[in-house]
Amino acid sequence: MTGGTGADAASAGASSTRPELRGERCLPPAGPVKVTPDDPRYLNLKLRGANSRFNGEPDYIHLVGSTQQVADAVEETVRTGKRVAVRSGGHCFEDFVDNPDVKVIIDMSLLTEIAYDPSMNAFLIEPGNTLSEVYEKLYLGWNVTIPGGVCGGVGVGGHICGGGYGPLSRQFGSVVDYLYAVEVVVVNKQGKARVIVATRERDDPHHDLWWAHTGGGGGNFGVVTKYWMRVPEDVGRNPERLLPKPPATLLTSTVTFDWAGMTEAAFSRLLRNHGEWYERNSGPDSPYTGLWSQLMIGNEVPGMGESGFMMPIQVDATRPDARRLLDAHIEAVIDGVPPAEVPEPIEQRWLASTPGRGGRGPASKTKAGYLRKRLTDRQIQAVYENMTHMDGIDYGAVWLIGYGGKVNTVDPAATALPQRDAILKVNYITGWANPGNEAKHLTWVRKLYADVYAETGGVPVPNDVSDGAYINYPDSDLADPGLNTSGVPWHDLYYKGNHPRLRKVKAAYDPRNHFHHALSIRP
Ligand SMILES: Cc1cc2nc3c(=O)[nH]c(=O)nc-3n(C[C@H](O)[C@H](O)[C@H](O)COP(=O)(O)OP(=O)(O)OC[C@H]3O[C@@H](n4cnc5c(N)ncnc54)[C@H](O)[C@@H]3O)c2cc1C
Repeated sequence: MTGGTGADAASAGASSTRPELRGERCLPPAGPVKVTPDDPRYLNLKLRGANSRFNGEPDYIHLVGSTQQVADAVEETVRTGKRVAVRSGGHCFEDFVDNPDVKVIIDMSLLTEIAYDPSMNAFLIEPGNTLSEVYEKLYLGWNVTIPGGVCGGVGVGGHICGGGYGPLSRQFGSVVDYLYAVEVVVVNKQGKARVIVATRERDDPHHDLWWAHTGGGGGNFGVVTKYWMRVPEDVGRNPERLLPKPPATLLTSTVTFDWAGMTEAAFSRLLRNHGEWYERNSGPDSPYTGLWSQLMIGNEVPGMGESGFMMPIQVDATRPDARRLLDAHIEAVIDGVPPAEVPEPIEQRWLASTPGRGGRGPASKTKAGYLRKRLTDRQIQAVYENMTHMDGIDYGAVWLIGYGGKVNTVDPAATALPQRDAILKVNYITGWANPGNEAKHLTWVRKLYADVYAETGGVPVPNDVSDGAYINYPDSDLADPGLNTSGVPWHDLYYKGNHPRLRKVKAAYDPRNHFHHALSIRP
């Protein structure tokens, strides 16, 4: 293990931490396994992408079990000139991996170590883990967690380097606020694979490569083979203090709404109530940072997974005032808007709040934006108009997702994730069962988005209300001049003032642009 800071190993073999870390016999890692179309595992691996809208036909899928194997696999693609993409959890919203032009997928499923690494005084998390695996191991092993996403099947590989947030982010911040170091296989100008360990330490020669992985997004600079996580402050060497402690239990409830009685006036009131509550209660010192809710405005479609018009809520149940906070939140949101049902809250184990491994879902398209304030009255009207004109749409929804709190205590340039005063994220979603209906669904969700952002060229240009978009919710439409008429390029919507620095990192560490996709940073 190269250890320390700024390590740059010419040979990837130098960097395996497994045996020393765990004090065990040195057993060889799994892999490499090259899975070609005649292998019975090919289809299983090819179909790992969660969005069945996209299909690739790679020549082979390379399962890798160590950093050295990743370096070899990458170098092979340089030699053969085949376009490569990396897959960890398969939850990409776009075709960055499942794309007919991608000829080789490097699949990280075998890289699943999670351990306290004394040499880094941080938690080592390999990219093949899903969020539920990370939550379970960190919690049971050390009573700590990372404030990551709500869907347990999301992979760590793409999630962390794209920012990462979830129900605990209002209390603990963004996942990248805990990124201490990253190990990346990059390709130099000569086409040689190099293994670099880049850390948060200011004097690390590879500090900028670490920084680029605090929100720059996957598929940009190289292949991440290891993440190390710990709090930014110096808290000593006790692993149980190196990451936040999740609440042992949560008080949860799901309020449902009924479209039948939902007049436009009632709908507007609901969205105003909800948005204004977040405006009032999203400061880092708010008693409500331990409360998170998601207003999901969807049509009812049996058999289409998450659908319907509802608001799941969770609050840290270890707070003595948990019930009061939950009730007050619900009361404020439903004020003047009769809900269909407000069930009695239930207390449940924190670990049970994250659904398990995700499989392949229906075809879908998601568009997104950040909100600094609630949607304006005109935007709410646009949401209502489109949500009540859904003829032939299987599933359509607008999700308003709680954000803010501790996330907003970090300087916009300190990490690559620049949105640091938003209070909500918005997703605009459609899903369909029959592939022949794709065009109709794309038209519907694009019109919804264009109408909401009609005053800013059809996209969430940073202003008083909006603050661009999140690269972990990539939307290639933002790079389409027909759909983004704002004059603000896609990369400024995602990265704002951090884009020039990301380009410098790209030029330094991936000068051949070996890793690229529709929204990758250009060298
Ligand atoms: C159902 C669902 C729920 C979600 N919920 C949340 C949420 O609550 N919070 C949130 O923040 N986000 C959420 N997301 C978004 C999620 O964080 C991103 O889609 C993330 O990039 C997925 O990572 P992955 O490894 O699963 O995906 P993949 O499809 O494997 O990868 C995504 C991108 O990262 C690249 N990549 C993957 N692994 C590596 C690696 N090791 N090195 C370099 N590049 C790599 C890929 O090439 C691709 O470009 C959700 C997505 C879905 C589909």
